[in-house]
Amino acid sequence: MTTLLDVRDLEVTYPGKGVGKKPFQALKGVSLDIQPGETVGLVGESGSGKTTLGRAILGLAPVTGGSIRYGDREIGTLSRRARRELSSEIQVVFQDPYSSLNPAMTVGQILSEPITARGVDTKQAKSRVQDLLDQVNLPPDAINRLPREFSGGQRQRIAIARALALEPRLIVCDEPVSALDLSTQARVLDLFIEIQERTGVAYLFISHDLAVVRHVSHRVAVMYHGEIVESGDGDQVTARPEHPYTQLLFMAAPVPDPARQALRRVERHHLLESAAGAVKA
Ligand SMILES: Nc1ncnc2c1ncn2[C@@H]1O[C@H](COP(=O)(O)OP(=O)(O)OP(=O)(O)O)[C@@H](O)[C@H]1O
Repeated sequence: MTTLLDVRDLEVTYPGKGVGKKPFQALKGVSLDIQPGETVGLVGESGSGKTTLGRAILGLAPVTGGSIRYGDREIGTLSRRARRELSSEIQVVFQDPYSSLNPAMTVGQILSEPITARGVDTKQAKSRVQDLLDQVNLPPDAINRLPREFSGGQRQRIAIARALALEPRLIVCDEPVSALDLSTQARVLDLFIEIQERTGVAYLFISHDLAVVRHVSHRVAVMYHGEIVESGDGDQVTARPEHPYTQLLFMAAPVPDPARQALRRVERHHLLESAAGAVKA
């Protein structure tokens, strides 16, 4: 099988803003691959660089070293125009279903825009939009309604439908269920899985929530301070994490029993010290 996406030794450095501000290296030699039809979960605490990696793959972050190969093409440093052409291959679903959809456009307009922009005629585009709504379990009459008429979970379904409009091979999902309540999260996660089984799309699934990542991912990579500190089979990384930082992340996940939670706090303290040592080493 040909690797779909191959990120090697990737570095991203944000320019410093304002007088005397130093540039900030957010990714320090990140390597990760994604195979066709696969979900790679990316976990790590806030600020570890997860979104930056997703944005670099989408051409939205300043790549300062290393490479991003999509199939046999280097895409880390493409021109804007070449990037636009790639938008039928790589898509994105963002965290916030409230701000990611244009409030002035109907769902039909939102979904048909990328399709007609590719030269497809209006009639065909309309039938494709109906098919997309069906794929994400929204009713056909959604086509004439505005995003504000839908719940958060339904809006995220609209955002997923928009990402699917051009039949991409990879979708970067950046915290796509974090803004939703728990039962809605579960239904949207199952939708991601169903879509993958049907279309063979691959996901880079970014989340700070280990339970979410465990549910959807074939493989999991753990980020810490701009580096991937552990990666492997989803069950292995989540059930038997090897790196102290990964163990720490798992301990940070809340457990229902207060006594166990207290014990975890003590263990966390010890792990925190050894994780800092391991990353420096
Ligand atoms: N445009 C930018 N300019 C400068 N620094 C940035 C920029 N975007 C992100 N950073 C910094 O890069 C680091 C990584 O941020 P990033 O958003 O990738 O982390 P994250 O793991 O996705 O965190 P979160 O879960 O909070 O979104 C952070 O220290 C952040 O402050």
